[in-house]
Formats: sequence, C-alpha cells, structure tokens
Amino acid sequence: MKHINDFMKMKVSGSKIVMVTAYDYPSAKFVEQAEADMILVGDSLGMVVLGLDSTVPVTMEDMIHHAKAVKRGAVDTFIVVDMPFMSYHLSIRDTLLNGARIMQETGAHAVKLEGGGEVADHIKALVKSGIPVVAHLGLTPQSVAVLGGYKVQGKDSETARKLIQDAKKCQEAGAFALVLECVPRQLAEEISAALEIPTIGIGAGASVDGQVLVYHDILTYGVNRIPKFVKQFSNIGEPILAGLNAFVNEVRAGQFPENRHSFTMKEEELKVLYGGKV
Ligand SMILES: Nc1nc(=O)c2c([nH]1)NC[C@@H]1CN(c3ccc(C(=O)N[C@@H](CCC(=O)O)C(=O)O)cc3)CN21
Ligand SMILES: CC(C)C(=O)C(=O)O
Ligand SMILES: [Mg+2]
Repeated sequence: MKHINDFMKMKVSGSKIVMVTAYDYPSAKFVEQAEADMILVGDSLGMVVLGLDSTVPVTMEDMIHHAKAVKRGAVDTFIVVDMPFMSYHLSIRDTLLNGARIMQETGAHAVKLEGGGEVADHIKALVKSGIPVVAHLGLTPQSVAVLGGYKVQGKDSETARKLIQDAKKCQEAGAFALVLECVPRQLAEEISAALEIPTIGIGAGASVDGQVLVYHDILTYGVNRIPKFVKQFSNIGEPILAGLNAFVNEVRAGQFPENRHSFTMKEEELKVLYGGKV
C-alpha cells in the first residue's frame, strides 16, 4: 500500500497519482483491484448514491457508515474520507473530535476538507494531532450556495492570485496533498509548480500531479448530469439494465427459475409429510 511519503515521491519523479472515489464494499473492491493509488470516500456520495441535490446535507454519520464499508472492501489501499459540511468549522475541538471519529471508527488513513486560509488553523490542529489532511480548493461544492453554482473558479487574475495564496496556506498548515477542482489548467499548473505537496486535479487539466474522478462518472452509473471534465470510460448502465430487464421478462414468462435454481426433498420425506398418501 502506498503512503504519504510515496505520494510526495511520486510528485518528484513525475509519476501520476490516481485517486478514485468509492462509497461501498463492491466499489471499493473494484477500485482496489484496478490498483488506484488512493480511494476517496467523497461527500459526493450524497449526490451519486443518496440522490441529494448537493453535498450540503451529508452528515458525519453518512460519511462514517460508507467509509466503514469502503474499508472492508479495500483493505490494502490508502483511504481518504471527506469531512462533511460544517464538521470542521465550529471550533478546533469539534474539528478534532470529528477527525478522530473518522480515523478511529472507519480505519481511514487521512481526511479531506474544503477551503484555504479560513480553515488553515483546523488543518494545523488535525495534523498536529496525528491526522493526515488533504486540502481541497477551487470549486468547493460544500460552498455551492455562496459560490452561486458549480462554476469554474479562479478565471480572473484576482481570484487566481487568491487561490495560489490559499494553496500555499494549505501546504504551510501541513496538508500532504491538495485537490484542485474546476480551475483553469494554466492556474492548476502554476499552483502545482509552486507547491512541494502533490496536487490532485478534477477538471484542472493535465499539469497536476494526479487525477481524481467520481466512480459513478467514470462508469456512467446512474448519474444525471455529467460535468464537462468527466470522461465516461465505460457505460455500465447498459449491462445493468439488460440484466434487470431479462430477469423481469423471464419471471413473467415463467422461464425463471428452472429446477436447477431450486432445491428438492427426498421421496421418503415427502411420504412421511403426506402421511403415506403420495
Ligand atoms: N457525479 C458527480 N461528479 C462530481 O464530480 C461531483 C459530484 N457529482 N457532486 C459533488 C461535486 C459537484 N461537482 C460538480 C458538479 C457540476 C459541475 C458542472 O456542471 N460544471 C460545469 C461548469 C460550469 C462553468 O462553466 O463554470 C460544466 O459544464 O462542467 C462541476 C462540478 C463535482 N462533484
Ligand atoms: C470530487 C471529489 C474531489 C470530492 O470531493 C468528492 O467526491 O466528494
Ligand atoms: Mg467532496
């Protein structure tokens, strides 16, 4: 299993870090089998597995419930768990209690949280307490209500400069990696060159140190809207629907189950059961 030091080395050597989200036992098993470097139990689970409109309603209980299942499916992969909305803002004490719950109850290796300078003290406190932190800048979906939608961030020189400063603050606070979501590729390249810690991009172009995508987006698995930065590497919706349609049709047609899909009783047991009147 790769660990924090390996991700740092991968940046230096130029080998790309591959991160994929997973939300349950089977998805974690598949991502581990595909040999991704890291699994992210993303709060995007609120949207792709719970059917919510945003990641804002996702709770600590949701994250822990799903992360425990992911850990059972991926015993040998580095696991990062998103800290959900408002779980790292109230006080340093609350942040530490929530970070500790994620680490102790799920067996995760690190947590991820959204924001820059405004959460730097919380990143610092977590790292000082022994909890590795991945930072997340650019489009930070937990702030969608403030950002006014899922929009590309850092398109003008002023907001770009702010993002570069925030990225440096995350590194200074002790984050060991930084997710950059939905920022212009030139800005992502600039931030990646300016930092010693690896950057992991989603909609941030190719000049970052790694890539992350949502499991359901990669596979086209029950997703409604696909962002521009997603490549649909396969469409598992088709074989899923084909299998389900076949089951429904065969039951209705009396073709399933066949005898080989069921169990039988010995003739003598049947005789006893019917009082010898077989
Ligand atoms: N399925 C899924 N994939 C994700 O990557 C994802 C989620 N859900 N949920 C949580 C956040 C929300 N994310 C999103 C959602 C939508 C766009 C989007 O539609 N972006 C526009 C760009 C808008 C602009 O031009 O500024 C796009 O066309 O891609 C981007 C990121 C990323 N995360
Ligand atoms: C999209 C990634 C970076 C994420 O934060 C999530 O899946 O929740
Ligand atoms: Mg997230």
